[in-house]
Amino acid sequence: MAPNLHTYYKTVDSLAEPFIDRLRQAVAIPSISADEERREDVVKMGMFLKSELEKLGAHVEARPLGKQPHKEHLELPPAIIGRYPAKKDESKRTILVYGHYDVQPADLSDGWATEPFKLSIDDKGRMYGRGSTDDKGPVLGWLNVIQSHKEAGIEFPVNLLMCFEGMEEYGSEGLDDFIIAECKPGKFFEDADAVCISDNYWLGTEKPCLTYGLRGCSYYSIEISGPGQDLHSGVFGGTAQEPMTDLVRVMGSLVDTDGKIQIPGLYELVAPLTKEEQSLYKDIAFTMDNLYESLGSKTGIYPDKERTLMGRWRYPSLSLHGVEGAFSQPGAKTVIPAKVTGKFSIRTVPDMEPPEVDKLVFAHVEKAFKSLNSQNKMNVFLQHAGKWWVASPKHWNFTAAAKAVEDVWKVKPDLTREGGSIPVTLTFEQATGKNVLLLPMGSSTDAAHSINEKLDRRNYIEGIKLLGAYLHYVAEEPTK
Ligand SMILES: C[C@H](N)C(=O)N[C@@H](Cc1c[nH]cn1)C(=O)O
Ligand SMILES: [Zn+2]
Ligand SMILES: [Zn+2]
Repeated sequence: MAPNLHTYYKTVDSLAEPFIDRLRQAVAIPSISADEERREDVVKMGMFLKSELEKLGAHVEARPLGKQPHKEHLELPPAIIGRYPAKKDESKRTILVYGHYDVQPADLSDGWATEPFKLSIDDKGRMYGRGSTDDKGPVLGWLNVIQSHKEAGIEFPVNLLMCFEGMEEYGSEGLDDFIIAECKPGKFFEDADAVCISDNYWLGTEKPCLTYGLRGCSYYSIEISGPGQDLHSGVFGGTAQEPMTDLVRVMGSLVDTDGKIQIPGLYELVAPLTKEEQSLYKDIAFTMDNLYESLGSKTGIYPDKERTLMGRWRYPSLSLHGVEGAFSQPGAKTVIPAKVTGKFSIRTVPDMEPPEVDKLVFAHVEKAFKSLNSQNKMNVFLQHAGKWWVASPKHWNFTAAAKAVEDVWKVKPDLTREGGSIPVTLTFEQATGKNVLLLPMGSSTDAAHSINEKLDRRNYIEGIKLLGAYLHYVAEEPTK
């Protein structure tokens, strides 16, 4: 064990209640980046982080990122960047950590069992609340690592650079250019020796993992309009062409029940499966029961774990998310919506280039709409795109994290890829030229983006130990 870690772990345990209280305060701020009405709360959450970090003695700045593209009336929430200790120690490694302080939308009426913006802890230590696992718990994890070192009187093992953003759930708008600029000589992130991101999840509930790949995400809208206003279906049904009917048919042409994408040419962009890669899947600690537990049902597409993991990590998927402008309340309103906007996204994988994907998507949607012979108007456009990322886990950054996992969790971690997306991961890798590691805190049953999102108390507290231990092992690792 690295020196001082025993004392560090004991201190984390002794501070568990204040750390949970810090998470309670963070969850209470509804920092929903996709909701214009909540922009002040997103900024409030950024300022909460800034003030907590300042109290811990870090150097912190809230950097403006300008106006939101396509919504120029909105200011983007700031990037909260920090350095701890405030003065750099030239003899130590510098680790850059990233996380996001915005969250997905949530409302009690979506089916939550508890108020989404009030941390509710049950008798099994499950801490429910929007953002608990994605990504407020892990972000606060880094603050808690600093506090535990201070209170234990242990020297901080590295120079820690922090970058926390408030638009990740909306495609990390504005952050790429900022990161690229701040990695240049003389700028804030110039010294980073490696990068660590805690913003994904274990594959199951018992075995931790280190992650070396992510899928990308290209998010699209299809807008269909016709009548000048919403109409009475008794008066106009059978006399007017209906935008919603067209939209449902176009959206229905994108993907089948088994998840097979129907856009011609799309699978041709995907890198072929090699024998070497195929052999990796059987050793991963994942079972179909893990899938069913986190699905909350047995409605998986494949019966076996290998194909299921490939479906999540190395093949693209297309999901239909919703329809803006459509009637969605309980009851039986007999309306014909005048304009509807369908939303869907494609999770992209090596070697899919986003502009090529866009071309195929637009061509397919336009053809599908044309085939309807509708007089309505259709417009398809990309909302945002983030690229996939796959890196090498053969690096001291991963070795240090594996040692920390073994120390804290008494088990060797699995090496995994992730089906979700963290758009700036590739940007960090390219702008710093350094290795990037994903070191998750939460588990497969945390229900990120879903109702009843939670983080287990055990994952939070042991996760704080893990992040701190990782920094200690990073400090000890030889360069090669
Ligand atoms: C994995 C990460 N915690 C996450 O949830 N990422 C989002 C990012 C995203 C992409 N487009 C919009 N948001 C995700 O994978 O959906
Ligand atoms: Zn998320
Ligand atoms: Zn996240």
